[in-house]
This record gives sequence, C-alpha cells and structure tokens, in this order.
Amino acid sequence: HLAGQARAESEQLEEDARNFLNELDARGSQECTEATMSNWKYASDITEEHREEKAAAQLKYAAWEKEAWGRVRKWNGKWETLSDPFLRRQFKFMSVLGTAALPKQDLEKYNNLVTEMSTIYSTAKVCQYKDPKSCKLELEPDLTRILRTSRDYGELEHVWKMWRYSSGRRIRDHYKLFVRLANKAAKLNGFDNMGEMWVYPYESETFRADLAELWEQLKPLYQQLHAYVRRKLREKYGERRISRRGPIPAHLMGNMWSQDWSEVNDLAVPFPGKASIDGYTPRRMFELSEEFFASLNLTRMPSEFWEHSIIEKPQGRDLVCHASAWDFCNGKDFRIKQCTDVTMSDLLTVHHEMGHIEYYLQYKHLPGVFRSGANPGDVPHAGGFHEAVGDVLALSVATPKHLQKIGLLQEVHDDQEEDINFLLKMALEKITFLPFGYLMDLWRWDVFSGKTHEDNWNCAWWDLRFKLQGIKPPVQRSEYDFDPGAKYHIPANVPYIRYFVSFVVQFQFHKALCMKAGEYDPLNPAKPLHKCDIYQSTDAGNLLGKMLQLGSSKEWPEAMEALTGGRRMDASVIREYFKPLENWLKKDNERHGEFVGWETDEVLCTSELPREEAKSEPSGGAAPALGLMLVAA
Ligand SMILES: CC(=O)N[C@@H](CC(=O)O)C(=O)NC[C@H](CC1(C(=O)N[C@@H](Cc2ccc(O)cc2)C(=O)O)CCCC1)C(=O)O
Ligand SMILES: [Zn+2]
Repeated sequence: HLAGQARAESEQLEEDARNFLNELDARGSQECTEATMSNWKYASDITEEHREEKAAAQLKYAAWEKEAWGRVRKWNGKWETLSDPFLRRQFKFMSVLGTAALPKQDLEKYNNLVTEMSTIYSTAKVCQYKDPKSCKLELEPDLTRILRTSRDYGELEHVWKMWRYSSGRRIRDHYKLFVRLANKAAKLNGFDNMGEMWVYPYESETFRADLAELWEQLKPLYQQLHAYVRRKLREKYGERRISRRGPIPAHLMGNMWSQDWSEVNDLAVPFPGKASIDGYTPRRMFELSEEFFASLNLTRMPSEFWEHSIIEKPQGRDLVCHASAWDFCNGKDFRIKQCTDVTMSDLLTVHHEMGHIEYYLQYKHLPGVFRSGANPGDVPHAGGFHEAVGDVLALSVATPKHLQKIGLLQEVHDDQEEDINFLLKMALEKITFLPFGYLMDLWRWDVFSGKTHEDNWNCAWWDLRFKLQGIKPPVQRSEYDFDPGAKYHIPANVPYIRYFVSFVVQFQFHKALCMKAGEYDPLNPAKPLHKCDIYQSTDAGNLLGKMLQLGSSKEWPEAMEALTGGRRMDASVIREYFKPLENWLKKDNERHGEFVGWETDEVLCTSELPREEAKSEPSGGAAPALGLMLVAA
C-alpha cells in the first residue's frame, strides 16, 4: 500500500513538474521572441531609438528571467527527486539566473556598457593611408579588403594601428567598469568570477586542463607552419623586417587579428592555382549552401528566412556588420545578417552561419533551455558544437573535387602537388586559428579572476599573442592601448573558447560523417580524410541530424558519442587530417635550415599608463620588457 502511495505521489509530482515547465517554456519563448526582435532591430539599424528600445526589451526580458527563476526555486528539494533526467536537466539549467541577478541599476549599466562598446566597435572609422583627411574606411568591407589584398608594408601597418586606435583604445575604460559588474553578477550566481560562469556549461571538471592538453598536442604542427610562413614572408618583405628566429609582425597575415592566414595563400602556397567565386551573388552563395544541407536530407531554409535575412550590406545606415545567425524562438522565424563579400572566405562564412540555422531548425521542437546558442539569456551554452556544424560541411565544400563539381574550380589534377597545395590552404585557415581561439579566453579568464590586473591588460595580451601565436605588434604597444578591444567578441562580450573547441571537434565530426558516407577509409590510401566530400550522403546527413536534434538536452559527451562513438575532444583527428602536410613542412623547414619556434629581445609592450591612471610609476619607466621573455616554445 505504502509503495503504491509513494509511486502515485511521484507520478503526480512528475506530472506537475511537466505542466510547470511547459507553461514556463511557452511564456519564455514569447519573451525571447520579443527580446530577440529588439536586438535584431538594433544590430541591423543602429539608431538612438533602436538602442533605447533594445535596452528596455533587455530589462523586460531580465524581469521575466527573474520571475521564472523565483518560481523554479520553489521546486528546490523536489525537482532533484524527479526520475525523468529530461525534466531534471531543465530545472538544472533554469537554476542559474545569469546577469539578471544584478540589481536593476547595475544591470542597466551593464547592458548599456556592452551595447556602447559594441556600437563603438561597429561604427569605428579609419583614415586613408595616403589621404589623412578622408576618414570613412570601415572594418567591413574596407579594412578587411586592404588587409587581404595589400602587400604594402606601410599601408598594412597604418590600417592595423589605426583600427586599434579607433576601436580598442576607445573602450578601455568601459571595459574596466564592465569587468567589475560582470564579476558582481557572477558572484550573485554563486561563481567566483565571470570566467567560472562561462565554463560552467561545459559541465566538466577537467575542461580547462583538457584544453591545455589539446594545445600541447597541436603546438608542434602550428610551429612547423609558423616557421614555413615566416620564411615565405621574409622572402617577400626582407630579413630586416622579418628575422629568421623572431615572431612575425602581426599586420602581414591578411587578417586584422592574425587569426586566419589563408589570405596570404598566394605568398605561402608552393604551387599556385586557386578557386574563384567571381560572378556569384550573395544570394547564389546562400542558395549553394542551402543546397548542400538539402543534399544531406537536412532541412531547407523556411520562407521567413529568405524574407527577413539581410545578406548584403545595406547602404546609408550604421549596423553591426559582423555576420550572425538568429533564432527568434518561435519555431518559424530564423535569420542571417551578413555583409556578404563575394569571396571564397565569405562562402565559408555563409556555410558557418547556415550551420547555426540548421541547428536551430533541427532542435526547434525542444524546450527553450535546450535550444543552445546565443538566445538573449546570457548564461551561455557551451556552443562548441554549434560553432562546428557549418564548418563541418565547409570541410567538404572546400575540397578541389567539390569545388570542381559546383564549377568554382576549372581543372583538378589529383596529384601530390595539389594535395599539399590544398592542405596548406586549409592549414592557413584552421591551424593558424588554434592559438588565437585558445588565447582569447585565456586572457579573459585571467582578467575576470584578477590574475591579470587592469594596469597590465594590454601587455598580458601581447604576452599571450607572443607565446602562443609567435607574432608581435608592428609598432610597440603600451597600456594606453587596449588591443583585445579591437576584436569583436571582447566589446560584444561573446565567449570565444567555443571556437577553439569547434576547430578540434569539427574534424572528429567530419571523420565520423565521412566514414558513414563511405568517403573515408583509414586502410585505403585512396580515401584519406582530407579528400572526403560528404555531399549528397543522406546516411551522413541522417547521422548528423540525430546529433543536432539533441540540442543541449544531453551532456555534450553523449551528443558526441551519438555522432562519433567517442566522448572526448581528440586532437589526433585534426593531426591525422594534416599528416601529409606536417611531413612535408618538416622536410621543407629542414631543407631551408629554418629555426622552428620564435624568440625576441624586443620590448613589444611597455607598462606606460595614461597619466591619470599611473598610481605607483614602475621604477625606471618601461616595465620589465615582455620581449625579454625568451621563447619557451
Ligand atoms: C545572435 C547570435 O549572436 N548568434 C550567434 C550564433 C549562435 O550562437 O547561435 C552568431 O551568429 N555569432 C556570430 C559569429 C560570427 C563569426 C565569428 O565571430 N567567428 C569567429 C571565429 C571563427 C572564425 C572562422 C570560422 O570559420 C569560424 C569561426 C571570428 O570571426 O573570430 C563571423 C564569421 C564566422 C562566425 C558566429 O556565427 O559564430
Ligand atoms: Zn558561429
């Protein structure tokens, strides 16, 4: 009798919990739709009116989060006893309130700081190198294009320096106040600092140790590539500017942040021969990407997507041009906003953004808390997988075989030369990103924890940039500068470790899908991993779809196991993919007697502070030179 009663009670509790969560979710989706619409209006048309509207909507959404959180708390001590893990996990996620825990005026200040920093970043302008009176150059497309195409050392240095002057330097003080409020919010959620709150969604005690281990496994390959590119750049720009054993000046890699070196492909690739997308339109690029998803039996874009997306830079207004994908939390409205340039790299970005949309479409039936990604609530979900989806498809699209199939590459010679050529292009995009993808949050975790003090922010940044990337600023930096602020994700307060995770796991996903598609066979040298193209494989698509449909309803090792059979981030797969290139680079570097690694005795960054900030002036002016940090490569 008692057992029967207990069972009846637990079933009643489960049913009440289900009803409670369903009601909360319905309301939450509505609130999310409203907040996301206001965010969208501001991001796509930066005006004072839209800014005020966005600020109000954010406060309204935070009030809702606080109400929901208050009601969830009433279930404490009960929800933990529920037998259905699906329900328990929803309560677990809803038990973390996020920055809505801040007192109202602190939250308003916090939100305004982030919006203000993003606006400064998105509207920053730079003057022409040859015409200091003409000051209308914008990051996209102007500065991006100059960094991609110019080989004029002086022009590149000007653009690199002035972008940081117009963006990062102007938000240094905002960021100081932001860090204090962020940490106050983290503490109100029971975390030591905001960095701890950011790693919480990875649900792993060993997460940061695992990342360090991955980087140790990937560093040797990165150093070989670094040594090779340094030689190619030295041959182009001369030994005086690029020394044989030193770090590479940061403004020469074809990218504003030296995070992707694929645009210096022409300088580095041993044998010329490039795909071209000339003649395409942004719309065609998006249709091409959608076609790939459909060929895998995944979902096509809904009509709202084509109706509401912004895929070309609108003229005559300020907007956030940094590409983004949006889920409006109503199962119908999904959009991309991208100032698309007709280039191969933007074709890959199109696939990346569409990968987000595909993920939204595949898990739209789930409760809101399991629809991970950048919903307005700021307890960020891990995101490592979200960032990998589009890039996985792009690994197939980028192969010469596929590019020829879709008419973007004329002739294809399936030989060793083309192999190295292709792998080098891929490494200049994927391997060069790894140290940057890692150091962005290494720096921020140290800032949030206080390990890096605000008087040393910029030199701590260049310490990491030197140690991990083997690069140096083209002109000496100081604490007047705030170079981290010149990278979108810092002013926009978007966590970044998700990209490092993605660049590792996307190769694990690629391998699993290629095996499923019969395109990769470890025992067949004619089917190496880097030649695989999963296009039109519905078997691979169905396997990927199954993982996507989980959203964050399962811990990520389980989602990974569903797709790859393994439960860990594993650097051996990306190294297997690049193995032929690694062997080639080692031989080529030996043949040229290249020094692998980097060292310098230059002072890359001085601790000189703006006068009003300098409390105790360090004795003797410049701080112990960062540059004296001989390489521990
Ligand atoms: C509403 C909202 O914010 N939505 C989220 C999505 C979500 O969370 O649901 C979102 O759209 N975030 C924007 C961000 C844009 C990009 C980015 O910032 N990339 C990184 C790193 C990188 C570089 C190369 C690469 O191949 C892949 C990644 C960089 O450029 O440094 C820029 C172009 C590529 C991706 C993105 O799509 O991740
Ligand atoms: Zn992304």
